[in-house]
Amino acid sequence: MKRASLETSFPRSLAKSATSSPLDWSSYRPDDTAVLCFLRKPGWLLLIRKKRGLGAGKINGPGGKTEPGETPRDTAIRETREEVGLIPSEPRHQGALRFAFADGYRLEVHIFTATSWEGSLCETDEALPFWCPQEEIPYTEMWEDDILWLPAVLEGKSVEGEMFLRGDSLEFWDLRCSDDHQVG
Ligand SMILES: Nc1[nH]c(=O)nc2c1ncn2[C@H]1C[C@H](O)[C@@H](COP(=O)(O)OP(=O)(O)OP(=O)(O)O)O1
Repeated sequence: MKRASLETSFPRSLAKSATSSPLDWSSYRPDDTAVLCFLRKPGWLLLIRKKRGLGAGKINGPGGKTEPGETPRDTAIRETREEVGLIPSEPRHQGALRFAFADGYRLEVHIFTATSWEGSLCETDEALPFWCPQEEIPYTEMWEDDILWLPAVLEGKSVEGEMFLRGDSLEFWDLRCSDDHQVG
């Protein structure tokens, strides 16, 4: 696999936190697998204000946990339809992030983007969707980690990494990215 060096992929300050990791990631096993699916049209990104579940109140992409028998891509399509009424065509996998929370919960999140879809955009019990100019992404209302990796995804890169959160605070991260969409 071709992988761009960290220095060219992420500014050094974003690639890795200064703190040492609070856990041994080699034995990491997620409790749940989830997805995020960012729909894109030129200059715009579909975001949601999440109404319930993990991260309720925050802004994020549509997404949620994988159900038994689903691939992450299946989940991306189902969750996007359930949350905002749009069915992405051929969502593109752009990596996976391994989250560990201080309470012990571990969630692996696969990242997808899509540039075409069917259906009609609608608000649901789970999400209030809105098109956001790509230059005005409201990172201060999102998970703290998003500003580290979402810009690389929007540049078309694939990302992988490990992140430790205490509540809403990101305490440790280690991120890599590549240009060839084969990470994760
Ligand atoms: N640190 C983080 N940064 C981020 O960008 N998204 C995160 C995150 N931690 C969790 N998420 C997102 C990813 C995924 O889409 C979502 C999982 O949330 P949910 O628990 O709401 O899943 P579901 O929609 O399946 O809900 P339930 O049916 O209530 O279990 O949270």
